[in-house]
Amino acid sequence: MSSNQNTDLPEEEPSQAGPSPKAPEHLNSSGCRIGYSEGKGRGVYASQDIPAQRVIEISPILVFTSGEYEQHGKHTVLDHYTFKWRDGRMALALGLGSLFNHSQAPNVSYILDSETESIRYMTTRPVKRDEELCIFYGHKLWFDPVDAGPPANDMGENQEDEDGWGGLSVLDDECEVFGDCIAKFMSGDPDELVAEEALPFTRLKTIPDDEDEEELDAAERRSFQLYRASVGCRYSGPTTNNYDAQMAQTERSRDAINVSLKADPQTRYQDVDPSDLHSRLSGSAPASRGRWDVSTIHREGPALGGTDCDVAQIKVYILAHYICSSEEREAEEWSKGKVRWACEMMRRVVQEARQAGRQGELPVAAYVPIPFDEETRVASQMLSPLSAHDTRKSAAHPLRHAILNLVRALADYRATVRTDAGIKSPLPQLTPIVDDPDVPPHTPDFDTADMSLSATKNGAHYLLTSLTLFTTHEPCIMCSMALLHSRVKEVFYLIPMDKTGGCGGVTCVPKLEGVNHRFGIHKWKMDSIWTEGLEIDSATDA
Ligand SMILES: C[S@@+](CC[C@H](N)C(=O)[O-])C[C@H]1O[C@@H](n2cnc3c(N)ncnc32)[C@H](O)[C@@H]1O
Repeated sequence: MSSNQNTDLPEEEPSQAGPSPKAPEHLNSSGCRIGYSEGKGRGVYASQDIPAQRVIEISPILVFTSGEYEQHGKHTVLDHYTFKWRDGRMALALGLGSLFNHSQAPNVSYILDSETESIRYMTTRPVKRDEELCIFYGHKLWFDPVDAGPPANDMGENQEDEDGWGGLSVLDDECEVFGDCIAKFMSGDPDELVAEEALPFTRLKTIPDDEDEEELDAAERRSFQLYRASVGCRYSGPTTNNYDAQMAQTERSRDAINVSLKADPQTRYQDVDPSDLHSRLSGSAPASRGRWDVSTIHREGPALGGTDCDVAQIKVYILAHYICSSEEREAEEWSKGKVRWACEMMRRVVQEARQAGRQGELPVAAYVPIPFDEETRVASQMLSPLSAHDTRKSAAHPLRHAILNLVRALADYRATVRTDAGIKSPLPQLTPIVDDPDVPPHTPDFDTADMSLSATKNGAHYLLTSLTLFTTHEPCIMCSMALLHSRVKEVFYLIPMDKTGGCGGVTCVPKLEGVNHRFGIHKWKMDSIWTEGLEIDSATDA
């Protein structure tokens, strides 16, 4: 398990080989139990449905000094269970910690907490009852994994410097700071709200001070046109000023409502009575000042377009933007669970960038996770996270910025995704990470082939509508513009680029007068260890 695998002694089979004995009746307070996993020995299973971002196990550790381990531990079965702690020491997780099996698509992440000498395990997505809970050991395994599914990211074969739990030692360095940052949010109620000043990021203001009620009214009118033209397809057409609209990521956004449709011979779209939609939506608007900007509608029912237009009733799922004032938007609340999610996603993008750096690329990466809220997950059809890194060096192409690569990958993903068949990405260097091949639990039953056709016809398949993007470096002006065009919901970045940045560095693109979309900008508060290995010339566009 460690990178200190003994090479002098003959390899012994791990203890789980042979017929499986009866699993002990061990059940921890989070609903994890021990079970047997075909070909893997014992494993940890969910005995009930567990939501995302829940701490499911805190394992105290037993620490071996490096001398002890070299002389004794590594010559025993412990070598399959221990992993690198700090200062060359090795740790054995007690409790359920040592029984998590490996998966290429893990549903559990963990952090090492040196203060309490323990490891905290946390779900990264909702887990169903009786599902196995797995972590990711690293890229160089010492056994043939049972789930030889898609790799956990695009790091592929080039993992010379990682070795089983040694892969975790990369995390270990990061966790020293990531852990301290994340530790604050790891315990306690995931629904507990986090005070603004305690958030691990700063929110930048992207709405000009003089944006007033009058403009909101104008936005409302445009948003009506928007949804009149977008039922049943992804919107990309006429501009709409949605003021970096706060997503309605609550129960309201997945309302299934019935609307009357009639064929519109002039266009491919259906004509919808806006008052019908609006009255239903405005009834659930949280504040009178707010406006609903319906940007994505997923339908359920017969195909739209062509001769099928004269459908009388159709069920649609609406992903709505709530157009709000700056005060309202700034008041968006963050729960502990959501902060944990953001920390984990930021950690992933940092890992991706470091890996790119080790491969000789610029250490710049971007990552679009599966949305935190289930409603947005369902409505956005984002069934798998996507990551990309800068490939300017290997491609000898000046435009291969991480974000442009990601937008391109997302466009292809949008155009090819089939909700019933998992993910597809035609770009080999941008293999998506499959966090959860079975999600989302409430996928609307729309016709995916028809959707992709609509997407291609509309040019809408590049849109980042409702999605959050994490990136290591402040996007350059070109990438900020691409994000704006893609209608990203919000961007988190770690390293400000004072000489080239388009999100506050040189200028703030989403704040410019006349732009047709505004997105949220969050500057991560961490520096030094988070940013280690991510150094690029300050004059470089990221
Ligand atoms: C930390 S232990 C996990 C618990 C172990 N299954 C047991 O019964 O004690 C690591 C060992 O589990 C097995 N294992 C873990 N994940 C596996 C996978 N995906 N496929 C096959 N074997 C796996 C390997 O034998 C590995 O050495």
